Amino acid sequence: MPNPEKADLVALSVLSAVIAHHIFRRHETYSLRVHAVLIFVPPALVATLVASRPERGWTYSSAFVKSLATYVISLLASIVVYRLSPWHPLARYPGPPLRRATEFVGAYYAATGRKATAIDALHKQYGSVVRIGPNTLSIIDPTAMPKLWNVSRGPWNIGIKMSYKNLTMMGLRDPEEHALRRRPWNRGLNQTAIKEYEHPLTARVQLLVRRLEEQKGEVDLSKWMGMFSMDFMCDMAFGGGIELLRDGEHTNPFRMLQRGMSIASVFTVIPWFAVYLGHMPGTGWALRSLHTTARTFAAKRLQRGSSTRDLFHYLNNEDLSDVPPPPKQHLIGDAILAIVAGSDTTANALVSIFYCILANPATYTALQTEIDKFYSSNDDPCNTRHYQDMHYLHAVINEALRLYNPTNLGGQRQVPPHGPPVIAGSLVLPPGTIFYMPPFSSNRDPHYFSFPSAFWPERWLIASGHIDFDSKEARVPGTLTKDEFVHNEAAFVSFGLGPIGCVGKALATLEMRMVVSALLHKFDFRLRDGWDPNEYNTVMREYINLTTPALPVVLKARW
Ligand code: HEM
Repeated sequence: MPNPEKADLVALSVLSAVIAHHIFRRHETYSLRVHAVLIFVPPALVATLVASRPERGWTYSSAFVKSLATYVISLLASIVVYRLSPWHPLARYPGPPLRRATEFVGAYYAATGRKATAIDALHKQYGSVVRIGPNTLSIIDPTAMPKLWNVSRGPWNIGIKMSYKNLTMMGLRDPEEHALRRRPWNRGLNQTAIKEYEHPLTARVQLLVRRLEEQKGEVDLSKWMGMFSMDFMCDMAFGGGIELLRDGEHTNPFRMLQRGMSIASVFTVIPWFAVYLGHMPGTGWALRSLHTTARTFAAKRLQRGSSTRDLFHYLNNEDLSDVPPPPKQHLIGDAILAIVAGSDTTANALVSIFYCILANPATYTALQTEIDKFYSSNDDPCNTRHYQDMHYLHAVINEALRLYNPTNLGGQRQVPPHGPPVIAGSLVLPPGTIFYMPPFSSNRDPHYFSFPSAFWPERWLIASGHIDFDSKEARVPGTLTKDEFVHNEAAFVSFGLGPIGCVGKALATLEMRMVVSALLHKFDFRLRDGWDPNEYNTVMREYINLTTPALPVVLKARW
């Protein structure tokens, strides 16, 4: 026989949990106050109601505890049942039940640094659209991608920032607000501005060459690329301020960035959890330290001004006499963004390019031949005049980015929760849908690239008509025939696309071309004897960006 006193309390708690779930679903928010109200007020009301009838024998506190426990369990059950039900807006998209029920599966793979690999396995099982979380899809359909890249960003950056306030430009979800903040970035990274950065870039590349020349025995290229790209990013963004190539990695004030990557990667999947943690004292130390360092960099740069046109020259509107400077908070956010978006990505790309070249001797020889054709021993390979004509170099860079894109999941997007659905080809994405278009999967899909796992730079030259499929230089792998050759560049989106795609693409391309040309011009490289190249793939981790492992090489100056 059910106990009628208890039945009242349980029924009221369950009912209020179901109602609260549906209110929360419609008005999703990261506000802790609203969460607290939704969690504690209904059980408090139920407890008040049942405790007001003394004949029922409840004290207020025992009724509250009982109601809260019933309420929370019912709330969780309501959420899970709804997510697995055919009424969920994403019910038509396939995906494993556990992923559909909870974000914590995605968070687990993020913590282990295997989230892109895990999503890739799901694409192989379920096809080009997979439900990888309760409200999240992964899409690798190149016919839909151009439109989908234009959708606003998702809550990813809220997780990284552990707050939904004062986000950097990359976190802004309102397209108009984002476009406004992006204007100075566009001025600071257009072709004219980049021409000005060639000088500090050349100086840094030449320093890298000198420092490598001084090294004896084995060097870890991964470490040197990291130091080079951080030094240059600070030159470019703030007119200087860091000397890692000179003073060593241990002097890097941004080194907490790498350490915080694995945790931040988890937070991108469960941003609400990061916001909770952000309110607790003692948490988010890496973030706070990054913030303090960025603030110091921004303040120093503003105080000393700049004799050259660095990125801050544009971000601070110093190039526009009639426009006032932006709020300081924006500049600090921009300083963080330049470091986070510009240094690690390029360093990772460079390490992967060198790994691919050194693990593929035929590519190495062909690239060396091209570099030597354009730059004799007396020429300066940092002089950019031939880069446009170095098609093999460009193909090698593309092919390395295809296999090892530094931002393995690309960007995150969300259909605005209170707008119409987004329709792209045969896909209908309901309001609120979060989605990724991971280059890791689209770039390795055999529907879009023949022999997708092979490092085969020549594919780009065949596709662009620079070499003939049947020629010897094409080095066609296996028994592939011309008719079977697939090369769908619409699936290759390394830098994102559209108005919120990577603003630093042209600069990153220049950096990669210059570093590869200069190092291969000066040195003969080989991988350290006994090092297994497969280690590169097994030790690599996928956090916010790829985290490349050590790349042990031995080098010898050619002249
Ligand atoms: C190989 C190197 C690089 C790769 C692969 C890369 C890739 C990306 C990707 C995939 C995005 C996200 C796009 C999206 O959400 O649609 C992005 C955004 C961004 N990148 Fe890069 N990036 C690289 C280098 C750089 C460099 C050198 C800078 C210079 C500072 C830079 C600055 C930015 C900024 C500021 C954003 C945010 C753009 C916005 O919100 O409008 N990136 N990048």
